[in-house]
Parts: sequence; structure tokens; C-alpha cells
Amino acid sequence: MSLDSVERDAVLVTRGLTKTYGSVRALRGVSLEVKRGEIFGLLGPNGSGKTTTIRILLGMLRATAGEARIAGLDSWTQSVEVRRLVSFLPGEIRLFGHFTGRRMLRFLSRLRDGVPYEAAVALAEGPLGLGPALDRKVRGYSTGMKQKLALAQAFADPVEILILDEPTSALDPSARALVLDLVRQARQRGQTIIFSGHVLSEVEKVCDRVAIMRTGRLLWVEDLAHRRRGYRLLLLRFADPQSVPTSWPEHLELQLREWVDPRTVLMEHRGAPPPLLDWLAQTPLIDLAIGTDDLQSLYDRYHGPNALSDDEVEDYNPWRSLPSHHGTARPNGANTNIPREDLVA
Ligand SMILES: Nc1ncnc2c1ncn2[C@@H]1O[C@H](COP(=O)(O)OP(=O)(O)OP(=O)(O)O)[C@@H](O)[C@H]1O
Repeated sequence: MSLDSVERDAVLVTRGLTKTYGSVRALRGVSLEVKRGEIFGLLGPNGSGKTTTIRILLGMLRATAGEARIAGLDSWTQSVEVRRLVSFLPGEIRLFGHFTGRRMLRFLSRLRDGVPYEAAVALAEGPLGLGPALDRKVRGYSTGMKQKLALAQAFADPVEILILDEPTSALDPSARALVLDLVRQARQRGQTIIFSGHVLSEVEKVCDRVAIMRTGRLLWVEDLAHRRRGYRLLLLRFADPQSVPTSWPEHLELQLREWVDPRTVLMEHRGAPPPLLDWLAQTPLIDLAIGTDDLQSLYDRYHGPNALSDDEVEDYNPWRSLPSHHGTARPNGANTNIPREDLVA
């Protein structure tokens, strides 16, 4: 597929990104799109490929195959231009130990034309709480203090895109909350933020969408903004494909989310239960499950003790409590609202 066909509002795009290090397959065909102005989370256990994806996007690593673009620029061949558009907080922060915090910020802002030194100092001294420590040598900083200094620099940068690799990993709880606020403020200013992390509750609070990775694959992209608007999930199973209702009263606030197999649908429902129950009572259901799923349970489908195997991921059933099927649903979000005719032919 040509990248020209990508949605116009996608500011970061990868297509079929693959990276091998000798025999290690760090990425196996990762395709994702991040829209302008959204907070996009990258989740996955250690070694799943988050940092590799970020480093390829920034042009710090060359992909073995596939493409990565930022604002239409090729991450590898136009990496200098790409890096001008991006403020990057690396997972491993390396600073000059013999510099004071203040001198380090001045040095970094000179390196990056246009990053206001005063804004970085104000963030570091004020909300991030480094205060007088800014006049101490960085070699005496704790890991969390170094992370705060780097965060001050990253958030002071008025660039279009912020890429934060585990931005809260070394921080205490109040500093973590503050970083989440800074992320929200950055979005209000119109910046696009990619955020990798391991703390699901944080990701759930701030991200608009989240991608779940495993062993170099992107398994699922979830729209958390949509989820926050509140709905319950209904898994409805019918005796045969012909019994699946093709329409329902509008006042039910019911929406098809996914065909699990030709006789099973996953639906979203808002609003009061009684009208829904009345309608369900008139349908030829043979099985029903109602519930909500939080980010933890979504994550556990791929990484918990009962995680889906690679084969099951290929043949995804969103609710494990029911027998799995050889369905048409695919775990990339692209299967929603598949026309019924495609399934019951
Ligand atoms: N320079 C390298 N040489 C060899 N293998 C590498 C190299 N960098 C990364 N890898 C491998 O690539 C895979 C993906 O690593 P990556 O750092 O992208 O994971 P991650 O999801 O960011 O992990 P973490 O959560 O621990 O930061 C791992 O198997 C890792 O061992």
C-alpha cells in the first residue's frame, strides 16, 4: 500500500515495519497510524518492540523492511527534518554529569534551536520540583531527578510531536500525576504525543488510543476516548446467521462493534437496560454475555496468565468465556462494522 493513501490527519505512520537484529526479530510487520493532536499509547511487555518502533520513527534506526513517516517525511532518508518536528524523551537518559541541571538545560536548548531555555527552567524549578537542585551537578541526581530534568526539556519544546519513552518510569506518584497533566496540556496546545509505558492506569487516564504489542507484533489498537464515553458490551449469539437481527430500534443506543463469527455479534450499548432487555427478550438469542472491559482485561487477553496464543490471536474471540470460533474478526480494529453480506454469503 502506498503511504499516499493514508488518512490525511495521520501524522505518524508505519507500514509493515520489520526489524531484525541477527536472529532476533524485534519487529514483525508493525503498521500503525497516529492522528494529529492525539495522545497515543504504546503498551507491551519488555522486549515487545516499543522502543525499536520509536527509534525507527525518529530515524535513529533503519528498518529491515517497511516504511515509517512523520508528517509525510521519511524517517530514515529525511531524519534531520523529522527530528526538527519531534521532541524525544528517551527511556535511558544520558546527561553530562559534570554539568549543573541549569547548564544542562541551557546546553540542550542551544542544541535545539527554538526551545525556550526559560520555559524549561520554569518547568524544572516549578511543577517538576527540582528547585535548588538545578544548581547542583547532574552526577549527584537520582534517577528520578534526571528524568525530571529531561522532561522539563521535552515539554518546553514547542514542536509538533512529543515522543515519550516510558516518561514516568523513575518518578514518585505525585510526579507521575504531574507528568500526566503535562501530557494533557501538551495536547491542549495541539501537540501530538506518543507515550510508551507499563502502568496501565496511567495510560488509561491520558491516552486517546492505545496499541498493544507482543513479540514485535502490533496485536490490537483500542480507542480509549470512545471507551471513556461509557458503554457496556453485549455478546449476542444466535442459532444461525439468518437469526441475527439486521436492525433494531434507534432509541436502544445500540451499535454493532464486531462480528465475532457469522452468528455472533459484539455490540456496544449505552442508556438504560430495561428497553434493551425488552428487545432482547423478543430476539431468538441462544446465548448472551453482558459486561465492560477495562484496559487491564484487554491487556490480559494478550499478556496475562491466560493470554491468547499466537494462533488464537489470529483467530480472535473478544470474550474468552465463550467457546472460540473460526470467525472473521481480526485483532486490529479494522474489522468493525463489516457488512453482514461478507460473512453470511
Ligand atoms: N541493539 C540490539 N541488538 C540486538 N537486539 C536488540 C537490540 N535492541 C533491541 N533488541 C531486541 O529487540 C527486541 C525489542 O526490543 P525493544 O527495546 O524495542 O523492546 P521494548 O518493548 O521497548 O522493551 P522495554 O519495555 O523493556 O523497553 C528485544 O528482543 C530486544 O532484545
